[in-house]
Amino acid sequence: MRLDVFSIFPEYLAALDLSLVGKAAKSGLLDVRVHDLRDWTHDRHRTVDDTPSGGGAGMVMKPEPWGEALDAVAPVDGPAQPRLIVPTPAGRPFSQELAYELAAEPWLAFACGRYEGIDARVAEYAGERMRVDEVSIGDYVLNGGEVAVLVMVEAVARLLPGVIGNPESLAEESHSGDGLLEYPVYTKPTSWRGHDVPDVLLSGNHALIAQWRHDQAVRRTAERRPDLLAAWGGVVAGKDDAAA
Ligand SMILES: N#Cc1c(-c2ccc3ccn(Cc4ccc(CN5CCCCC5)cc4)c3c2)n[nH]c1N
Repeated sequence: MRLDVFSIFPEYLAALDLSLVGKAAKSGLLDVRVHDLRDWTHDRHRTVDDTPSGGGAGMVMKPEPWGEALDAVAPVDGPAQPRLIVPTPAGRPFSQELAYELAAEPWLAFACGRYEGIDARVAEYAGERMRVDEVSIGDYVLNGGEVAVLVMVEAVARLLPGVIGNPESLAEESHSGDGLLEYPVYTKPTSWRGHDVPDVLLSGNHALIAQWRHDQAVRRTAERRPDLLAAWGGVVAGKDDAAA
């Protein structure tokens, strides 16, 4: 998979050189290219913003640098086009489902906006030749798209074959397995500062352990994400299970 990221703070994306995504890039599973949007400006101040049409607070990102950047990296007459992801508070919610969808794409491009956003014509222009998704990572306001891109790239990259060591763990995760939140995890020592690993996990009884983990997942989901529990629609063994 090829990933292109456009930003006026390319150093913000240095985190993509680290850990799981960094290893995937070094192993050739990912081809990560970060671009400084200001490379497509032509004035002395390398201007990327201007006042909002119609008035209002703040500044808006000018369309010209974006158009030139997209044309340079994904030429109109090129053999292929990326799927363009534009983080924005007004976007469709990013989800594990969308992460799986994006993980199947051969080429993704991410447009990191700043200020009050990117001139809307950029998405319109790009949409003439590539799929464009305006996506939000949550109902809170950030100062720009870079953090959102780091979140989405990590969520997508870890789904690529060969990227994480234990693909079996993907099946057990929240939001991608049975629709429940994960159960609590423990490791050694079995007793730590007066807190013990639950006995069932030391029993060696795999059926009991599986049941306990399921019950814990249901309890947690009921407590923290009742919306997921409703969607899960599973049969909660006993009326007290969810609250136990
Ligand atoms: N993904 C994601 C995000 C973002 C995100 C993503 C990308 C950019 C680019 C710039 N900003 C800052 C910003 C701040 C406020 C507003 C709202 N204004 C209302 C009045 C009219 C103008 C727009 C828009 C843009 C961004 C924020 N925030 N939260 C998420 N989950």
